Amino acid sequence: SLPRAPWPRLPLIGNLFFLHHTPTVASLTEVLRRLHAVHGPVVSLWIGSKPAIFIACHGIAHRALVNMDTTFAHRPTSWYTGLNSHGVNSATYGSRWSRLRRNLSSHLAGEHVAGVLRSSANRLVKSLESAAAGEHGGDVVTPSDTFRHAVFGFFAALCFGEGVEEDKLRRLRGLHAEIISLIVELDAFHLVPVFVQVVCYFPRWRNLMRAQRSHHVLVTDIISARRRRREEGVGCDVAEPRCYVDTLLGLGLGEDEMVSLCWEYMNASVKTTTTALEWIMARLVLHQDIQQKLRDDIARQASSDHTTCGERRRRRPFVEAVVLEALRLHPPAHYLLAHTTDKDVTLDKHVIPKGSIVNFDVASIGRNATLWTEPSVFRPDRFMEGGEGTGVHCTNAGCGGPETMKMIPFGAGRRACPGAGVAMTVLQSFVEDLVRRFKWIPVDSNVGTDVDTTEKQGIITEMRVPLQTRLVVRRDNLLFE
Ligand code: HEM
Repeated sequence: SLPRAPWPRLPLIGNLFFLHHTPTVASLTEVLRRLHAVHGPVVSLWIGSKPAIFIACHGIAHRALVNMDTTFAHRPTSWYTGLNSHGVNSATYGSRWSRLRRNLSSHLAGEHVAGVLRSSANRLVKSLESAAAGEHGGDVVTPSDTFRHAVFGFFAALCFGEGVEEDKLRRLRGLHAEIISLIVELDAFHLVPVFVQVVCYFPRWRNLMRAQRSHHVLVTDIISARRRRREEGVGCDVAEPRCYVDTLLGLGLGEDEMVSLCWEYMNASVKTTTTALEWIMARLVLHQDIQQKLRDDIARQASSDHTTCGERRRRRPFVEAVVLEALRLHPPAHYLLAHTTDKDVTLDKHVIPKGSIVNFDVASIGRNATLWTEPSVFRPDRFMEGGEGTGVHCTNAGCGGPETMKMIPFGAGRRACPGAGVAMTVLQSFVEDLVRRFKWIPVDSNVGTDVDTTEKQGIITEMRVPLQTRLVVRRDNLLFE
């Protein structure tokens, strides 16, 4: 039997419209929480004439994504995929997907990432220093735009190489912001039938097409410039390492495919990572004790690093714990990308018909009170040795059994995020520098009262009110100099 689905339901229309008057991603979350409370961790909705099954239990998610990984590694087809049409994410599970995914993963695992990261972190610190450099220090700043700029700059350098003109990058950033804001929310979970999308959203579609065309022209231009540099022999030496576009040129892909893959790269990485960074820093403003503990820990570790000069940077367990705890409590994506199956399967006691949409409730799993003690409390110590988060993997979730899948901010199994490792590295590195360089203080001296942790639900769940903080540059930190 199918998982429980609420009635009534109409052919072609489904039942989402009966559950909420505005069926957006935001309202879907609300509807699903209500349904899970009544029907348990596996529920289904009807999106038009397709069943959509939502799973909010880590054990069942583990059985689907890890034990039956190849069965659930498929993505539902969509009549419109826009700029994503040739991406890894929309690729049918098979040889093309595997080739593109391997290429992306090996590019992200390259040695060059560390160098680009260092210069991006330095730029981020410099921009915040000038934003905070009021007469008396401790000016109030809203850092989200600076975070976005730094994260965009980092991934753009990895994607297109370091030599792209500032003006082109600025235009690209503007187009990305415009396209993302235009992307029809309703399409994200294939929530409503096609005709409703077209009728209700026609003016938005027109603007979206125009912005996508401009994006295509600009990215093609950047790729052509890179191709010319390679042909002239510039940028092929160790001094300027291979960027993602170089690897794509090496695969002999067409223009549309390359533009789509570059869009996916930037789209998948920037908003997710920026949102995670903002949540982490918001938590550190709220929890001054944890911020100080982190700073002390970094200083202690840094002094031991100095004694082992020349070695690679050591792991910083507490920075990692802070990042993991923030991703558990505030995963940027509250749901994975939609999965589907290539055959009818039985999962738990439910039948999942071939072709149905299957998704997993990331936020509910990370905040489940049967898996985590006091799940709504921000407590990075859970991830320190011996804590309840020991053994939980983010970048390889589920490999060691369901217990290692108590949070899945990057998904699990075959389709898990290939950027998870890089995202974790960027977040740890940025957070470390931001805490070493600045004190992050609540705007109101009455600690913790003025950081609003209300969520703005969407495909990516951001802070409803962007973080505001008093930023004090730390001049006393000699270890950093
Ligand atoms: C904090 C940062 C990030 C978060 C929270 C995140 C989260 C996710 C999630 C939840 C999925 C869906 C997994 C599934 O459907 O099972 C995903 C897929 C994906 N992510 Fe990320 N991601 C992040 C950063 C990145 C970065 C840095 C890149 C690449 C530069 C990237 C590229 C992708 C791609 C290509 C897919 C599709 C994989 C496939 O279908 O095989 N992501 N990500």
